[in-house]
Amino acid sequence: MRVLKTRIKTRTRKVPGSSPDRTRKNRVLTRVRACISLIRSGPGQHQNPDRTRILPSLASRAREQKKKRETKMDETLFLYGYIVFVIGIVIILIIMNTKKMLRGRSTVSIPPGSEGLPLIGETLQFMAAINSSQGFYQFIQVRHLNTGAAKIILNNEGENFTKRYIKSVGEIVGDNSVLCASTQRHKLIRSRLANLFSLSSLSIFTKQFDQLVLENLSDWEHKAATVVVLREALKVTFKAMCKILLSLESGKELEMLENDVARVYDAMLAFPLKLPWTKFYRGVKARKRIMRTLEKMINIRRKGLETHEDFLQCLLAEDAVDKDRASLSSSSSETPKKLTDEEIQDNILTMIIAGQDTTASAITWMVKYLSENEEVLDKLKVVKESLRMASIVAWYPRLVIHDCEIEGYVIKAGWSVNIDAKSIHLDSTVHSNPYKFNPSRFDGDESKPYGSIPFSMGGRACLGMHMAKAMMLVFLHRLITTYKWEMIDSDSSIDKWAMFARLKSGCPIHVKSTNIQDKAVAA
Ligand code: HEM
Repeated sequence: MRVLKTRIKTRTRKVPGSSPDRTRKNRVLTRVRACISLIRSGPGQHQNPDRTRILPSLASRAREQKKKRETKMDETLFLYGYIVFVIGIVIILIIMNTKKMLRGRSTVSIPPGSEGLPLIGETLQFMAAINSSQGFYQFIQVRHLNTGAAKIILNNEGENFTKRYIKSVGEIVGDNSVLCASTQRHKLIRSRLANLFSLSSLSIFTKQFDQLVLENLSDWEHKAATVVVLREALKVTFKAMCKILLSLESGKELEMLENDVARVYDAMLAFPLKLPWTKFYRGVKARKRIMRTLEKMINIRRKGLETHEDFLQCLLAEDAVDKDRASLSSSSSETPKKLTDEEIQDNILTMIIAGQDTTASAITWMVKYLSENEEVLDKLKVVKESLRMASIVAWYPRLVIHDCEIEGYVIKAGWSVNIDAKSIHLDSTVHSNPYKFNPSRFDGDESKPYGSIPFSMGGRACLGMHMAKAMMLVFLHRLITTYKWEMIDSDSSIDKWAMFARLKSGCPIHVKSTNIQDKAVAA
């Protein structure tokens, strides 16, 4: 309307021979009004002859004006759009800049390294490392943070971090295993299992283990020329685990279990392909057979047909206590926090695997280090030093639950982080001369907190730590007091497909009876 009014004034001034007389002005105004009404009511609706005369010129002018108005509107819209776009860009730039500035100020950045290719990440590099002479450790060695980060992560279970194994491990040990259960369920399972490792059960176990070692060592001298320590240690630790967990001491069931556990162990690092000829498939089948055997045992004990003094009985007894508690407090809507049969089964298998292979590997390394360092034979600290140098469990995998910041680096939710225990154990800033087997390093103040973490720390630390140390010491004691030995293959290569750091050679030795042996056997 403002545009039209301006035009009215202009036109009034331009009428030829006009005087500023009111009548003429009124006439012009009338025409213009007519024009406005014409525009409003649309063409061809007005019959007034006076109007008809002026219509063509006014109508075209109105069209022109409409066009101009529309163009103007288009221009305005475009201008507004442009302004909004520019403001948007400016806001994004400001946000990005602020983030950079904040990052710059707190010196927080993503840890160096690469996320690898989409979907497969760095799997190819990992496989290449496994096939190299140094094993998968070569892969992690270049991707580790320092000891400070390890301390923070290990003490943060369930908050920013939780444990996570690769899928194949989960499928083999079972979703209900203490290694793979959800953070919430892990707490309950861990507390139930921890009850089994009391001092009294440890002392019973140590006696049982001692007897098994004596029996095993007694025929070493009559064996073929060499004794492969790893092979023998695996036999003893397996028997020890089956006895303390299930009271299984001999027979076909024990033999079958031994073969199946070996298959399960082999499948843990295998490619998760379920085809009849693959290691993984054989492992899955073996796991099923083990589960069936355990289920049968549980049923027999639940029916009261058998009772034993072992870990399985303790787990079932706790279960019964929970049922009683639940029936006493009938008002409570809380469901009894007992372990399900599946949880008991998965965790019995987990403890056999966690206890047998790790300890047998540790014993083997200990014998090797001692063979190479005879001067330290009398030191009991050899256990700690062997564990530091061997790093049986080389890395501890964790899943990041929430974004957090560690040592100036941003750690994003969903990432996998690994505590690289082996790097910490062999870090020259933590241990002087780290590749030297020196049990005396733990004598004085040299040891730094979190410098030696062979059993991990925090909410996921090894439950069988004392049991493992006891087994290593008993084995060492009996070996030293029974035989003199000589190592016949000093190769330190690691079995690349083993879940835990195993000596590839198995540490073959020649043994010779000492006089002390006779006293020991007589005792
Ligand atoms: C020398 C022998 C052993 C070594 C070096 C060892 C080492 C470890 C380490 C490092 C962890 C924790 C890994 C992590 O933080 O991600 C662990 C967990 C565990 N270990 Fe051992 N272990 C040994 C023997 C045993 C024995 C004898 C048992 C019991 C039968 C056992 C049972 C367990 C269990 C149940 C867990 C899981 C704890 C959890 O996730 O809450 N370990 N072990």
